[in-house]
Amino acid sequence: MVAEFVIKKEFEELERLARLRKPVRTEREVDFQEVGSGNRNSGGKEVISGPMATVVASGGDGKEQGVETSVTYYRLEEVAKRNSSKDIWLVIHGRVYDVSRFLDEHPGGEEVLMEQAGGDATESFEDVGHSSDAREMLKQYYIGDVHPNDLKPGGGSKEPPKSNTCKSYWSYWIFPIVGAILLGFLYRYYMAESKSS
Ligand code: HEM
Repeated sequence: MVAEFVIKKEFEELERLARLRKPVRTEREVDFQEVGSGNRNSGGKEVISGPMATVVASGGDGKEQGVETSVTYYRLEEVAKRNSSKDIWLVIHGRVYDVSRFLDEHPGGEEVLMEQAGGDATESFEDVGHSSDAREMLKQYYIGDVHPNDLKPGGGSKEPPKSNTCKSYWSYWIFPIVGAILLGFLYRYYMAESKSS
């Protein structure tokens, strides 16, 4: 009788636990669900054509962050048309900038911008050696990217060139050091010679 009661109680307890038990999801599963929902373009790949196209791209670094970035692509022919004093677009490092409202504010003057209107101003922009503040300002005028088909092979880098500070640092020090060592040897040789004679 007692045993029957104990077994019944145990069954009841097991049933209660089973009802309480929720499916356990790992963090990875949760992430996957959130990323997978909605109309996400998971591969970040899309066929783009025409003078202007907008695609939804993923982070692209393999780590799904659930962040969608919409990029508008412009053909160079479209950019080239924007070269009037009211409507000026420039390409810098494969990105398209609408600098129409920046003309009057540009510290380097509006003429230099007008000269580059509708074209690739990367070289001129870099030649001037614009400050990091100026590079930050670019974001305000960014409107999209150059269409991948129009990017020059190897020339579509969207980042400013990295300075070769490390290389120049070494060449700056190595010559004086080698020179000093040579001078030391010459001095010792000269002293040894003068002592022996
Ligand atoms: C959206 C694009 C551009 C932005 C946001 C921009 C911004 C600036 C800023 C903030 C300065 C002040 C100095 C500095 O902070 O570096 C400057 C100076 C200057 N910029 Fe630009 N600039 C742009 C495009 C260009 C282009 C395409 C040229 C072409 C040659 C140019 C030529 C100059 C010159 C000559 C100066 C004067 C440099 C000096 O006086 O030392 N800029 N620009």
